[in-house]
Amino acid sequence: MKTLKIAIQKSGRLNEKSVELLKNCGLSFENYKSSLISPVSNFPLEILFLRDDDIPEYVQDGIADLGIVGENVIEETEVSVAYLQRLGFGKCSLKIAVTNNSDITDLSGLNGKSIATTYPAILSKFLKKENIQAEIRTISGSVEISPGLGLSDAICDLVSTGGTLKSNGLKPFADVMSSEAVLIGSKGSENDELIQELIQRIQSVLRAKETKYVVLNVEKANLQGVLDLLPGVKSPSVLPLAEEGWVAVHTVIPERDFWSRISQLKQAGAQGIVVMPIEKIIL
Ligand SMILES: Nc1ncnc2c1ncn2[C@@H]1O[C@H](COP(=O)(O)OP(=O)(O)OP(=O)(O)O)[C@@H](O)[C@H]1O
Ligand SMILES: O=P(O)(O)OC[C@H]1O[C@H](OP(=O)(O)OP(=O)(O)O)[C@H](O)[C@@H]1O
Ligand SMILES: [Mg+2]
Repeated sequence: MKTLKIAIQKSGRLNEKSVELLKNCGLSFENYKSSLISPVSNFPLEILFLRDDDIPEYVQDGIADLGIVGENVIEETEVSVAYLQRLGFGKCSLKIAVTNNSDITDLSGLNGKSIATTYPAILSKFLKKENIQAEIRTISGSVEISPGLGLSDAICDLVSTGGTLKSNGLKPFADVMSSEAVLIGSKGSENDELIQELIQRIQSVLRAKETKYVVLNVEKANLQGVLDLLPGVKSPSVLPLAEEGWVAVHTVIPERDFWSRISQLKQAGAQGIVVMPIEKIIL
């Protein structure tokens, strides 16, 4: 039987979440910091631990069948790969920023200026599209200090909380792209049976993460009002309680509007609400 290879980041922002996702998919492997390749004992898969910059090309060239990497790195390396699944972590935006006291206030103000970045390919495409003539200074890190050192007039770098910009006296003013971690494969790999199995496992974990399992008690007289507020994978389960006139309702609720739903349920007569995390949802 063939063994797949998946490339994930060795260390850095995406490492921990990538390892956690694969472990939650029921894959059993050692995660020693020193090993660059780790076999999975209960699935025909090997995990390659790489610098994230190398992942898109390894996947494009078929050295790895799959990879987990930020969209920003895929765009920058300009490879041709298949996007198999968005993974919902590593969310950030590539933004152009200037110093707080800069006289550059809009995109056209960048004409004739210099911009430091570790993303020259993406930035160059963006500037071309916006018809801006600016000099791109490619550096390999700590981009945020370059305006302060007089190395550039502006920067183009990843932003999430905005804390790094702020602490370096910078303010963002243009969004170049938004990004999150994605599962990629070589073109056509989505038709491979083993890869499909892995994608299904990943999707069941992501679905579970977005939802909570809820059990609540309600008097029969208030049941319909509570049911009207609830979705469920198919529909909620209603079970009789030992106490006459009461039922227990079991259902799943999306994480995103969790708190507003819970207060609506309480108002509708729900009591003893128990909320549990879900491991997987297989449809
Ligand atoms: N502040 C952030 N918040 C959320 N996600 C981020 C943030 N910064 C970067 N990312 C995402 O995480 C990815 C990895 O970031 P990291 O800083 O670990 O990269 P790196 O230093 O290039 O790592 P490597 O050593 O593997 O080359 C980025 O390419 C981006 O997709
Ligand atoms: O908006 P914030 O939440 O402050 O995040 C932004 C910072 O995060 C990234 O760097 P990272 O911390 O991953 O370090 P690196 O430069 O070593 O990759 C990015 O390059 C920014 O510097
Ligand atoms: Mg990198």
